[in-house]
Amino acid sequence: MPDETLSPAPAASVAEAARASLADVDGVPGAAKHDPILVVDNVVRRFGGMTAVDVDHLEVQRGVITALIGPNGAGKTTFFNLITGFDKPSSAPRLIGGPSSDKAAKWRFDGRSLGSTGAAKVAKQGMVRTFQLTKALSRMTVMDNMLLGARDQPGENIFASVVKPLWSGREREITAKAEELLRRFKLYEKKDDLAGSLSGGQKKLLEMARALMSDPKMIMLDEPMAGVNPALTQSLLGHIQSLRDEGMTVLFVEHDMHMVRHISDWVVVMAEGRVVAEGPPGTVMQDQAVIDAYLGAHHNTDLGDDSLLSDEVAETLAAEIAEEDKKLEEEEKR
Ligand SMILES: Nc1ncnc2c1ncn2[C@@H]1O[C@H](COP(=O)(O)OP(=O)(O)OP(=O)(O)O)[C@@H](O)[C@H]1O
Repeated sequence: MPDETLSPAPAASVAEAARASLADVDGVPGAAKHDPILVVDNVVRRFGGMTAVDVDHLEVQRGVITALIGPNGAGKTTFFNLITGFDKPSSAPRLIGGPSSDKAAKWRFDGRSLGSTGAAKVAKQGMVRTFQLTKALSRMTVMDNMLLGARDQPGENIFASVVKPLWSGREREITAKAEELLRRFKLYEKKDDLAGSLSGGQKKLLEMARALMSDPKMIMLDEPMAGVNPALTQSLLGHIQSLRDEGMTVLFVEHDMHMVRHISDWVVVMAEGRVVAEGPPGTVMQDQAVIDAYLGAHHNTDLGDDSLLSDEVAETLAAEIAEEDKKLEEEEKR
């Protein structure tokens, strides 16, 4: 019998096992997962009298792609901000004169409590979110954006910054890593261009590549498909799936339901701040709570019914991709 302790299973089969483990998870809000990397309890955020987020319990399975969906204003971005340390939960209500509430917000990432941890430390623990290119980042080169994403940059450490050889070695290492990622995301040729000059899809690739500079265990993508033309859609999806196949956990917010159906292993649905449903993509979209949440918000939402992905749509997409490819080829020739 082979000794399995000698050679660890390849990442792809670990990812497959993680996906398979979802098969017997109950499709109910707050369902327990077999190996959750993130466990969130009692996270509430109020703005004035309005409750933007009120999540009792949520577990995110390690090594799979989880989509966080919900109508506009459901609280998805606020929830991302809270768990990545960019915002703080509102304190739990306390009965006057009574004991402090046992409903205090708490969340654990990879076994560590992250309750009151700031954003930089959360990133160091391995939970990293992508950011849209702000104006300031747009005026920097693609490579400088990548260097900003590096963990333990030379300038951060006073000791390292005065010991030049150490500094240089580390800098070379970081630059090499940035170059490798830029090649992987087909942005290497653009490394000296201003980030603001990239196409919408290339910006999304850069946001993802930048987040990977810190070797995260979990990457959180905020609307990765927004503003991406069909030519890059397939490539973006492929990158997200290969991150998962390499063992990374992916959590993403997305409005495009076809994409959600296409790449996610598990879907969590928020409405009015709460988790109202979760389950595999094929079944969750038929959940009455989900239909109600979307219909209540806006009547024309396309929930990504597979029948809508008709041959006609697929052909149009293929034609658009071919046209974009042709344009890119022509640009390259010039
Ligand atoms: N800083 C803030 N001050 C006041 N209200 C806010 C603030 N941030 C968010 N909100 C409100 O909280 C609610 C949840 O917003 P959030 O942006 O988290 O929703 P979302 O699900 O990400 O929406 P979308 O899909 O449209 O991006 C909304 O009603 C929003 O107006």
